[in-house]
Amino acid sequence: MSAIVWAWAVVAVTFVWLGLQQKKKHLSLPPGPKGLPVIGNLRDLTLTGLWLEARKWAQQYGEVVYLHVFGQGLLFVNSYEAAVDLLEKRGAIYSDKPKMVMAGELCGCENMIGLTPYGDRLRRQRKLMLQALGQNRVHEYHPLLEIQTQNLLQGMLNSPDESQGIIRRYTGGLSLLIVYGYRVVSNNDRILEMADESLELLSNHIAAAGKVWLVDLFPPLKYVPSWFPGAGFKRNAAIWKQKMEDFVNVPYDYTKAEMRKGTAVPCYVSMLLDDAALENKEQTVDNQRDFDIRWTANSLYAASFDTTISAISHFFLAMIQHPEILHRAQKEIDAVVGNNRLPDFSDRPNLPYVNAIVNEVLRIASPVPLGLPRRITEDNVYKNMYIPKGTLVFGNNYNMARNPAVYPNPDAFDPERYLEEGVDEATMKARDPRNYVFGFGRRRCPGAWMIDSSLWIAIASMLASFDIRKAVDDFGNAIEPEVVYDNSVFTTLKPFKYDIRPRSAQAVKVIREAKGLSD
Ligand code: HEM
Repeated sequence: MSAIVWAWAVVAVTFVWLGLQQKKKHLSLPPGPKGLPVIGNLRDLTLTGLWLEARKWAQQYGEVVYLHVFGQGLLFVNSYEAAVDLLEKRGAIYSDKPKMVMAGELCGCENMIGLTPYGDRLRRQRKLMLQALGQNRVHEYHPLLEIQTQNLLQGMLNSPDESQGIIRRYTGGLSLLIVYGYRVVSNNDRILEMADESLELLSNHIAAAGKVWLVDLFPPLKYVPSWFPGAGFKRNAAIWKQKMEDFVNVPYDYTKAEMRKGTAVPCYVSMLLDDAALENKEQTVDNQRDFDIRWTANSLYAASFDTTISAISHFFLAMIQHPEILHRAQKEIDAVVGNNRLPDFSDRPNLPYVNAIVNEVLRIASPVPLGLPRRITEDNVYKNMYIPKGTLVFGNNYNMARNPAVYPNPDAFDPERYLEEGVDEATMKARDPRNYVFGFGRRRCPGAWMIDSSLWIAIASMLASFDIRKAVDDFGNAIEPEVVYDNSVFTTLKPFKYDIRPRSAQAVKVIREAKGLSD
């Protein structure tokens, strides 16, 4: 290209850039609730159930809503279309993560994938996760998922009153088995308890949505000595950091020790360590690969626990509230699977109503309702609204799941909406909650295929085997479940009572004869 053409190109780009700067000055921020001087919307943020507030703001202000806390902008992206426009199409500037001084630097979580900045390291690590859990690999885990589900059923059969604990053990056990090849065989398993405690700390204290640490707003506060009055956050951070380090290292070191002994169960970690050693002629794993496997493994475990618990507890809630849905699903399973065996993955295409229940569970639960926060790396203009660089961005999938234009009567649990006849193909496609509950673009959930399978087999098997009803009190009155969220990032529910019992003597026989995991 000649020098003149170059010069014209530079002038044109400069003009466009200057025009944009000029335009931005005249544009307003997206609408949102009015804040107070200095603290902004601090008082509008709630520690649990922020998504309920965010839905109200979406109804009042529209598809993008802007708030600020001490000048830190927060953008809620409320419609699917806006999320695709911003989080997917403009992924180059909407995929970064906030630098969280408290969670990252002080509590040692900076290498968790959900907090990893957008760049080469993230791309490398996401590639590893998708290599092991992507759409074309997930069927390899099906036998493991079936066995773990049989275990779940056996636990529920033996101790129906402890089913909530059994579900926690199933969920934690499933992830520990798939990620680390670690078998959980008792409710008070050491690693399971440690992971449980770390996750509670992480999502309700360290990185709670709706909680703003002053040190994140004023990073120099991190230099305040721990003994200084008001520096309790530093004392807590020191204790939490040790717990987080154990959470990352203990299960990983377990798998490596098992591999050295030659007794490791094939799993995410062993598979990737084996691949890495094979690639390297000296049969060792370099530090970078070791680091990547260690941290992706921890992130997979951390991200799968509360999300799965949320989905399963919403399934129970829906079944006790809608016995007619439970019975219709059981009828479908009886007709396709019969009552001499449990459902397996080969039955899935023939169980449309069960599939519709799984869709509706994902939609109603919206397990990560506001996504995980992103950070925009450049000033941006969207539909004539100015979004400043550094704004934290939340994909409000809870609101997308309740869009009345896509889901008539959106608060009702209604699997029928996925089976409705006479609805055009585009509308049916738009109703699939997988379009948004797993997030968007370059940070979309890498566990999406895994959970789709594990949730399906668990729900199909529980429907095939148990009746699930409201519990009754001492006077025989049905106890209405109280829906209370107990977490600030995930829609996990405070435990509620229900009555679960095998459907028949034949169901008991089938569960007892299933393989399960040997203790
Ligand atoms: C129903 C269950 C689940 C839901 C609804 C869900 C949803 C999400 C969402 C919304 C995000 C943020 C995506 C974004 O920023 O756009 C995410 C991230 C993530 N999820 Fe899931 N998830 C689920 C289960 C799982 C499971 C089972 C695993 C692991 C096996 C997993 C691993 C991850 C990881 C590692 C990230 C961080 C990705 C990154 O920052 O690049 N998730 N998930």
